[in-house]
Amino acid sequence: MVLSARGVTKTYRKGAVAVPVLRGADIEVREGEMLAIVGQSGSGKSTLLHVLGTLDRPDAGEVVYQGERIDALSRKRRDAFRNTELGMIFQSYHLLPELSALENVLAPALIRYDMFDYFAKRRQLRERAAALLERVGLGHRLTHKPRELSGGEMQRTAIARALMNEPSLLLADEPTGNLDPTSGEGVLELLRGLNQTDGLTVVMVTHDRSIAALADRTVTLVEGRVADEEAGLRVQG
Ligand SMILES: Nc1ncnc2c1ncn2[C@@H]1O[C@H](COP(=O)(O)OP(=O)(O)OP(=O)(O)O)[C@@H](O)[C@H]1O
Repeated sequence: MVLSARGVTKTYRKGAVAVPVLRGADIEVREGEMLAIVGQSGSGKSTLLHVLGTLDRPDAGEVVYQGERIDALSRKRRDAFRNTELGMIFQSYHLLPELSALENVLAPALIRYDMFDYFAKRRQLRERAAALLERVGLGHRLTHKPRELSGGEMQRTAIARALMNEPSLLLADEPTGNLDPTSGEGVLELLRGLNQTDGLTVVMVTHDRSIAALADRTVTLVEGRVADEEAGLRVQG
């Protein structure tokens, strides 16, 4: 087990109104698997993913990554954890609009290294970023800005960026939510390939059960709790 959450609760407050979103969610992520989190709109999928990725703090419960509690880390340690262990991709890509695809992919390295280290390694890092873009099928789009890319190409760029610092875990929030079926399939195949070929652990939130069926395992959230668990339809081996 690489990552787990136990008894996680989270309530958002809007003025006087409290909205309980997670109500004691338990989840275990196994090393090397592709896990899908499904559930109806509002069931707390994104919130759980954010808690797993330390983007959000639970009110109660614990989140453990490789034996270490990560739910109450200082901001600095949380940032370092996200920068080095974790890749994240989102439905709306979150690319920096003024940067080229190559510069977007390089961004996590700029955060990881101090200026001198980055400068010393810049050639290697640029080569790595270009190789990652090549890997996701965008070797011919290095200098394009996000607005010059299709949705599928933007998500592929975001995936390359997520891989820049060699994470062991990739969290994906509705990664195909804004894509047409063909581009969506391409992105899912890419994620599947990274999982199967590179052994990357992938946790993917989706409301679409046919997408979840591509995963090894599915957990269903119902009103902020994990309801059941099913093996995916994929034939093992
Ligand atoms: N930052 C926030 N402040 C207040 N309420 C929030 C916040 N984030 C989420 N919520 C509320 O929490 C509930 C669960 O949201 P969440 O995004 O986790 O659900 P979801 O299952 O991912 O839904 P969807 O499939 O529609 O994205 C929603 O009712 C949402 O309005």
